[in-house]
Amino acid sequence: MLGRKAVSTSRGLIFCCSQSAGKLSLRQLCRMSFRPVAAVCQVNSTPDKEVNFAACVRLVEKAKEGGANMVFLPEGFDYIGSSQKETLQLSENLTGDTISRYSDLARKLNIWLSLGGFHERGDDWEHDRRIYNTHLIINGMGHIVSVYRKCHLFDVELPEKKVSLKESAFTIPGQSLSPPVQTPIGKVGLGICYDLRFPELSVALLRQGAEILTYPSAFTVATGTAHWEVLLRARAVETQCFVLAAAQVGCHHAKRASYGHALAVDPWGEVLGDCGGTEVGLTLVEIDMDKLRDIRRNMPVLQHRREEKFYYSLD
Ligand SMILES: O=C(O)CNC(=O)[C@H](CS)NC(=O)CCC(=O)C(=O)O
Repeated sequence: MLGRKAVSTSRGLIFCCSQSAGKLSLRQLCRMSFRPVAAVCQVNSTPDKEVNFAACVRLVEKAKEGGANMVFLPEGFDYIGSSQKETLQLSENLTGDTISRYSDLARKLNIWLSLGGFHERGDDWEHDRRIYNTHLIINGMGHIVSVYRKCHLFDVELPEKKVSLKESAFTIPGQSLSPPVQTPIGKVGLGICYDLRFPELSVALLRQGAEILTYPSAFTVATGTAHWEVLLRARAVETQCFVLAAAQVGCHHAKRASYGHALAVDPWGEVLGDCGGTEVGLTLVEIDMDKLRDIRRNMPVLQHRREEKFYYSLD
């Protein structure tokens, strides 16, 4: 049953902590009970891991109450550090306390989790003090079933927008894609945040069978305002996949804020849910695979692709 704070809007079903209660129509409830449901979350992480964990647990519990089969948390769900030193200090291994607690949570609630942008200590941590930016999927039994390490690192200077981040200073780039993983809501392909800007990654995941692309993110306010929704919708339209993008929102500490607008997009490019630009919360969306199949059958762009022609003609 959906929680009391669910509000029905033109852009999906959103739970927002500050919004007033509303009612769902019988039609919405019926539709949701037959198709799998994804919960796309919006979080405001700080450097305090305990506070962040408690906030994420509340969202996952709300998602479960709302009938979700799988919950998506954003990049930096574990924490957003206030300095490079702090970011590194707080990092853990996949066998550490944070992921163990999320495994327990998934098992307890029998729910799948997408944990995007976990700060994972690298293989050579003792020597180089570097981390991966890791997206993992945990199944309803609490087992890690997929791990993807962010390939495209955000080394960007936009002086006029006051954006200056050099992710590669402390992060090791991932070297490969992870094959899309079968989940209760469909076949999920994994990306992270800045990866969203590289359509070849999404097409590669599509070729490997993805039906749902996921980009857990912590977009800057400046780049999010300009590019976030148009990029997510473009990835959905060109791959004919659902695109689910959990997001960070608001101020994390004195020096950093994120754009928000955790988004769910269908394979036609329509926005199904949008968490807005200010509140922590989640949007519940049903995943209608019949719609995906119809779109792909009627406009078979994957069969029409001619990449090989372009690459050869460049030689
Ligand atoms: O640093 C952490 O703790 C978590 N990681 C991030 O926040 C990453 C790397 S700095 N952020 C992005 O990739 C923003 C991309 C973006 O904003 C864009 O593509 O426009």
